Amino acid sequence: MSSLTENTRNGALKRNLLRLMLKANVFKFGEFQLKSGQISPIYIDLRECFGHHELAMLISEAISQQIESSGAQYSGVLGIPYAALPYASIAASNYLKKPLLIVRKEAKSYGTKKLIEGLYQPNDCLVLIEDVVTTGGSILDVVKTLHAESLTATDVFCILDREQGGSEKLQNAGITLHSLLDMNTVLTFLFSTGAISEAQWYGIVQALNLKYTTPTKFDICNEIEDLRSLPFVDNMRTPLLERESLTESPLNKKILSIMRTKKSNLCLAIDYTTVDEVLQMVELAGPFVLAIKVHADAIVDFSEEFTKKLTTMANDMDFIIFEDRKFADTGNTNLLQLHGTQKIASWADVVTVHAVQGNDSIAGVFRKVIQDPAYRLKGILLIAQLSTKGSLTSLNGYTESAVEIANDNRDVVSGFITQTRVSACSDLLNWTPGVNLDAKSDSAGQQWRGVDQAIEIQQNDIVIVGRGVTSSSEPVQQLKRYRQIAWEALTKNDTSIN
Ligand SMILES: O=c1ccn([C@@H]2O[C@H](COP(=O)(O)O)[C@@H](O)[C@H]2O)c(=O)[nH]1
Repeated sequence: MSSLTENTRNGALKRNLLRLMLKANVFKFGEFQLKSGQISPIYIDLRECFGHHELAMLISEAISQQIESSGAQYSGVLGIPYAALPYASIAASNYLKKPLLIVRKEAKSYGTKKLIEGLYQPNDCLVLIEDVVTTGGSILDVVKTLHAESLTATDVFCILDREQGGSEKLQNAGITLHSLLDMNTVLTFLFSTGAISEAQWYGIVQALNLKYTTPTKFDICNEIEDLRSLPFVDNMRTPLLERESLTESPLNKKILSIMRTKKSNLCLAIDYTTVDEVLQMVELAGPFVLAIKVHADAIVDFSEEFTKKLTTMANDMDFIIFEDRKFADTGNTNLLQLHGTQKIASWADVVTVHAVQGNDSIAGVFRKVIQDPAYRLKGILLIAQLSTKGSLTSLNGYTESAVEIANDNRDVVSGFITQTRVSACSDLLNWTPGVNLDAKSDSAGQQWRGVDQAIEIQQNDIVIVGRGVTSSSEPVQQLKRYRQIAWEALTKNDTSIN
């Protein structure tokens, strides 16, 4: 069996499955009548997984893993009809390499008239696979049929236990229920990702008579760390076209549109110190990049004329101007600096802001400027994680707090500066510095990694590359190289683009 051991660590598999299920429209909200007659505000339609081959494979592999590690003794695998049949087929033939058996709901009136099809002997013990367990009734019906054929089953493996009494009922019949997910995990995930509100959480718990008391959230950052070990990684990003149409931020709409048309998720960090050097590099880079990032305060002959030229070039060559100012002060000082000698608000599309000064010094001030059509500034990037060695952004709770500020100010925050993706929210873009294809570190604290790590494994959207291009004697060649590798990594599994 191909191993998914890494996947099962720290619940990462569960969250990975849930993310894919969310994307596959498995969770439906409204008013649904269940088989029991109960009215439910949520319907979990695992049949939607059939349409997503990676998801169906991942579920089958995970169930197989669970069967193997349970130590259950069995000679064949039987899926409870009908919804579990695909998973049982894949698990039996691809992973467990055991005979697959099928139970009919009604005997055929011709041929062998057998109720159970497949290879078996009297007294064989089977493992059962089910999709969702509510009361356990369908499983007990199947077990009755098995007994009539002198077969037994002591373990059933399901994708979701709705925790509505099924496990206890099965236990009373001598059958142990194992589940990949339970309802509590599902609701915690939906609440953590913002798919349901706190009020909805309570509504569902009440309607389904569940025993949970208060909603809790997954630690999203740990979850993302866990993703590093997953073989199945392209699961955090909504397809680009969908993101472009869904996002309510005009800045992100523009960024996503430029990305798509220029086939570029590359931001060039031009850390030169004179206007001429910067503008010459912009001239070369403009056609290949999504954004140009500068440190205005590092340019010794910075002038208003420079920003006029830069904005003209940005309009002509269609790129975003990103001033990496890293605001970190009281709201009042932030405001003064936005309008100070460099008049950043007038020429930059986006600026970086530290989360360290807290929500009140960030939101109101930047919102005021961003909403004012007199200024070019249309969003901020919150610093969630720095690329530097020993950065204090890795202290417990820091990144989570930055994400919280972003979630509370979606109209202002366009995304993050981060190392690993910190939010599953498709509206927030994850920009990542610390990328270099040919070096690992400088002598001043910078740490670099490759594009595959940054985009494929750590699930960022946009790479920020500086010296990998600007220190090269052939910058255009490097621009083309970084653009191609980063774009391919981003769009590899994106059906909306390929
Ligand atoms: O965590 C961070 C935040 C910002 N940066 C900036 O990005 C570029 C990286 O340039 P390289 O030459 O590729 O190192 C630079 O402007 C930094 O100020 C970062 O590196 N890390």
